[in-house]
Order: sequence, then structure tokens, then C-alpha cells
Amino acid sequence: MTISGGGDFPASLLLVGAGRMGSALLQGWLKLGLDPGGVHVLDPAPSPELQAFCTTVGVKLGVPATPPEVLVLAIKPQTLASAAPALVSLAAPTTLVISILAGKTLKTLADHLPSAGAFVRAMPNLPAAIGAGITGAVADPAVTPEQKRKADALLAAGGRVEWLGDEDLIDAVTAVSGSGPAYVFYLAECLAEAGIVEGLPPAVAERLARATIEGAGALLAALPEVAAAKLRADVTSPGGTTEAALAELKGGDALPKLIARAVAAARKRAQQLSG
Ligand SMILES: NC(=O)C1=CN([C@@H]2O[C@H](COP(=O)(O)OP(=O)(O)OC[C@H]3O[C@@H](n4cnc5c(N)ncnc54)[C@H](OP(=O)(O)O)[C@@H]3O)[C@@H](O)[C@H]2O)C=CC1
Ligand SMILES: O=C(O)[C@@H]1CCC=N1
Repeated sequence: MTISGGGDFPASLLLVGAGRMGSALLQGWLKLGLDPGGVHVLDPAPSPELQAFCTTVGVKLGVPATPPEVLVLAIKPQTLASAAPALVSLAAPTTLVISILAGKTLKTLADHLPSAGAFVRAMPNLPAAIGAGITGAVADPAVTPEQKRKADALLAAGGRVEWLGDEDLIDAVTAVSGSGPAYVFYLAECLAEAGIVEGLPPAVAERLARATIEGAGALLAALPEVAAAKLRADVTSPGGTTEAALAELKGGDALPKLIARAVAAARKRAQQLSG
């Protein structure tokens, strides 16, 4: 189910972990109208940039005096066990915890934060930093409709939201769209390197590769009803250059198999991080 975002933000929010993803989400929320006066950010060693940002926008660094309506967990999955004891008193039965931790299940989250009333497990991606992300999310049965609306508003600040009925699917979401931007950035790197091998000056090769991925992504975004396969066919002249390149990428199912292996490896890693 997809619910469109609606600015139904919580009155109080604690962000635990303001690294790459936590900061990206925070900026999106504030841009879309989350009241900074109700926001606390907890991070053990806030960078000077984060401190300056919080001061400028009016967000408090540190722990709130009373448990927040929403606690967003954005620390690394590997640090959940060590971080959780200090968080237990910050989560009340009225607190909704939204976790973006790869792999950590709703059950694991509840085991570590038994004081919290309800949990949403979400997997956003880095383009959320510019509102162009996509998030997969699942709510536990204790999440009320009002809490779900608030979770949706927060997650939708980063782009589209796919609510899933089956928690087991979240690790696959992580492997496809959570980690996915890195695959695309790697393609940009590889394309530039190949261009250099073919004689292009490095700076030109990088600009060509980057602009190509930007343009292809923009075309996908501009033509949502057109399948990626159709757009690929539009580039591929019979007997032309693209066909020659695609024969290499597809030869022996090379690229599909490689991508399938990569996504399976990411999903497996998410499962390993679950406990
Ligand atoms: N990066 C991405 O594209 C995506 C990440 N995620 C998930 O988001 C989470 C964060 O990832 P990412 O932002 O990349 O990681 P970062 O390492 O950039 O951010 C984690 C932040 O949490 C801080 N931190 C560590 N311990 C605590 C603590 N006890 N209390 C509060 N803050 C703490 C870290 O501080 P310090 O550095 O000083 O230790 C750091 O600032 C992960 O669980 C990941 O699975 C989900 C989707 C996409
Ligand atoms: O690499 C990771 O584990 C995190 C989760 C998805 C994207 N980054």
C-alpha cells in the first residue's frame, strides 16, 4: 500500500544517530515543516557542522526531558545492543519508534526497547536527502492509525513510501533500494573508467558518465508509465553500437546474474544483521 505524505508531523521527535542517513532525514523533515522546537538529536560526537546546523535551525542536541512522541533510530545496526540501554528511559508506551536499521527485526527492536509502545521498521535510501528517495516500511500491530500517519509523513519527506504487510520483505527492499543507489554510483564510476580506457580525458569521462546517469534517471522519472526495457530499446538501434555493448552485458546472462548475486548478498547480509 502506498500512502501519500501529508505533513502530519509529530509534536516531539528524538533522532538517535545523526550520521549520513539521520541527517538527510532531519533536513527533509525540517524543510517540509517539522517544528524544530520539538526536535532533539542524540549523537555521541556531533560534528561541528551538525552542531552549527542544529543551532541555526533551533534543534536541540541531547536528550529530551520527557519521552518523545516519535523516536527515530538511525544508528548502525551493529551498535543497537550497546546503545539501547541508554534509550530505554527515553521511550514510553506512547512513543512510536521508527527504525531504519538494516536487518534489525521488529522483534529485536522490541527486545532492546521494551519500554516503547509501537514500532515501525523502515528502509529509506540516500536520495531521501533531496526528497527523491523511496522507503519500504512495515508497522507492528500495536501502531495506531494516527501513529502510522505520522510515520508516513516523516518517511514521505524523503520521497515515496511503500508500506508492506510482510516484514520478511524488508531485507529484499534493503538489497534493492536501500543499497541500490551505491550500485548506480558504482556504475557511474565504472563507465567513467571505461571511457578513460577508450581515450577520453578523465574529467570529460567523469562528466559524461555522471550526466548520462543523471539523464537516464531523469527520463525514468519523467516517463513513469514507460517500462525501462522500452527506454532501453529506444536507445538500441538495430545493428548499432548499443546493441554491440548490450551483447557484452547480456552475454551468458552476465549482468543479470551479477546483479542477482549482488542483491542476494545484500539480502543475506541484512539477515545476518538481524539479531
Ligand atoms: N547510508 C545509507 O544510505 C542508509 C543507511 N541506512 C541505515 O541507517 C543507519 C545509519 O547509517 P548511516 O547514516 O549510513 O551511518 P552513520 O555512521 O553515518 O551514522 C550513524 C550515526 O550514529 C551515531 N551514533 C553511534 N552510536 C550512537 C549512540 N549510542 N547514540 C546516538 N548516536 C550514535 C554515529 O556517531 P559516530 O560516527 O560518532 O559513531 C553516527 O553519527 C544504519 O542502521 C543503516 O542501516 C538505511 C538506509 C540507507
Ligand atoms: O550498507 C548498509 O548497510 C546500509 C543499509 C542500506 C544502505 N546502507
